[in-house]
Amino acid sequence: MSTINTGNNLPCESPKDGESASLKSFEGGCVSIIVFGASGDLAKKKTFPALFNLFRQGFLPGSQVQIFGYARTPLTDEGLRDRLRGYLKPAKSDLSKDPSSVVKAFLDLITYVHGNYDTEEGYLKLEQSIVEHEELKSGEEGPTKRLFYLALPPSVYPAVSQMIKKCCMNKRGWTRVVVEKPFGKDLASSEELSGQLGQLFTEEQIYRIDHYLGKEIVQNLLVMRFANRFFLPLWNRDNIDNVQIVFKEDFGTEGRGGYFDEYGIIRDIIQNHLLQVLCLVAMEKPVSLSPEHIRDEKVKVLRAIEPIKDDEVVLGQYDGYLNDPTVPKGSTTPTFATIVLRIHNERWDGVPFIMKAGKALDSRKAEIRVQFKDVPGDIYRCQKQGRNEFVMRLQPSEAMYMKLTVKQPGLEMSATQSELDLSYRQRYQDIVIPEAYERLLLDTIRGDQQHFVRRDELRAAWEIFTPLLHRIDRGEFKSLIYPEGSRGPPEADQLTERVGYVRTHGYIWIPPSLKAEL
Ligand SMILES: NC(=O)C1=CN([C@@H]2O[C@H](COP(=O)(O)OP(=O)(O)OC[C@H]3O[C@@H](n4cnc5c(N)ncnc54)[C@H](OP(=O)(O)O)[C@@H]3O)[C@@H](O)[C@H]2O)C=CC1
Ligand SMILES: O=C1O[C@H](COP(=O)(O)O)[C@@H](O)[C@H](O)[C@H]1O
Repeated sequence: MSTINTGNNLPCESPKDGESASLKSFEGGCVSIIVFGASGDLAKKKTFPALFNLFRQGFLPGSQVQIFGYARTPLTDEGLRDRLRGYLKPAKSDLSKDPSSVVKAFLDLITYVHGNYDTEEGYLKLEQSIVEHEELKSGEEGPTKRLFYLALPPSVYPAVSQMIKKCCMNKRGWTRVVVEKPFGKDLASSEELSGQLGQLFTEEQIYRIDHYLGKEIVQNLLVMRFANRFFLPLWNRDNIDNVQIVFKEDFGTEGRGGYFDEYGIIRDIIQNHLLQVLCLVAMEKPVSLSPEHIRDEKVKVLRAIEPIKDDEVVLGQYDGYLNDPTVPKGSTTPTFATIVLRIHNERWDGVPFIMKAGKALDSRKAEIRVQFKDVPGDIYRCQKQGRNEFVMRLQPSEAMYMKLTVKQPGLEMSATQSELDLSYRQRYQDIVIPEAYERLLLDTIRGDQQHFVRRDELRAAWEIFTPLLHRIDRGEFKSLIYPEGSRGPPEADQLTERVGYVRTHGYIWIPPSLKAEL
């Protein structure tokens, strides 16, 4: 019998979560992956394509894996497969084989179960179907594993979790439950949800997914910081002036306005994705690479963040947001925010972390921009070229580059700004960078919770933003209107500069890997 290729090549530490102390525990036995909300948007665009990619790379061998879709929409197995087919893209390397046969082999692993979320009937059918496949693939006594993925609106998490607990727990091996954000709307609702889940499952069984933690550059952050002598002595308040963590989209809510309006840009992007990135930029070196040690350090950073100051917040709403028919009339929900966070500890005291996120802006990108202080006693000040910056671009086209001052090549002795560029597309030409969901799903099968949000992290994250969010909800903060396709409200740039960011005027450099995107 073939075994699941966990692909775990970490040389030093393997995950330890009580249930999965060694990689051996993944070997052999059948894995059932159950996608709730299989009829939905996330399932077709992200979850099933990620599973497909893992399948085509041999991580999910058909002899051991069975995939179930569950939802209320009446569909047959074939009906679900037809919906998914167009989203499954064979890789270039598959094209030498018959690509449609790879897709077909994957789709053949999928069974659809139709049922309600809050009554037992559907879950009993699901349980029966899972058991049948387990017996086929693992025999009557072999080990089995069950991964439940809740690609559902959070309002149904409590009912679905209770039903899983009542009807579908695995009696022959592990059960894990993946939940999607938003995990609540504020501290109280998030704690309520955590409490409900916590009564049913242990923390080791719950995987709170934040797909930004699955992005290549985000996964590289700790390696960059802690495995390079370059960075170790510089990464602190003595050398770094300010840090920006930026998310920009060049499109608006696009029909998701109903969902978005309830949450707004802070809950949608900043409280989760950008704050997770901040933790990895700012945390101390963990004792080891074990998930608990890493998450312990992230929690410490979150707890050291000071209350947000009113004059360090700029909110915006793009002109045209209210034209989305799914957005309530007169909504003041922010689609843009710049918020300064300050970390009260020895390393970061006085360094502003500028979090900026917006929809319908002038470009699509996500990046971390670390700006260093001016050079002391600068003998080139008459030719001032701007500050050193270290930029990590999460998307599009992963890259890291350093902006630095060099001699202008030629006979003149003048200084100019240039860059050291590590553009992934050029440097790693033969490597296909996996999608965030692909990596995170594999982690759940491996039992590695490093890139998932722990309950105390989530609580600390909500503690930071809840007072501000409540005031915004009460209408105490005004969203400034900005034109679609702009940089957002000019007041946001003014705030960024007021807290210390120095723009380098006249410096325009488009990384070669990005030129293809333009
Ligand atoms: N879509 C995306 O790009 C992203 C989504 N997410 C999160 O993933 C989760 C799923 O998102 P998405 O797929 O977009 O959501 P959908 O609105 O598409 O819902 C998924 C499925 O859930 C069922 N459903 C929808 N509304 C309800 C309801 N009120 N009560 C019970 N069942 C309902 C429907 O299935 P049926 O009626 O057939 O049962 C639907 O197909 C959400 O938590 C979302 O916040 C996170 C990041 C990105
Ligand atoms: O979670 C979300 O993320 C997407 C952006 O994800 P990305 O991987 O494309 O950067 C965002 O569009 C959406 O509003 C939000 O819910």
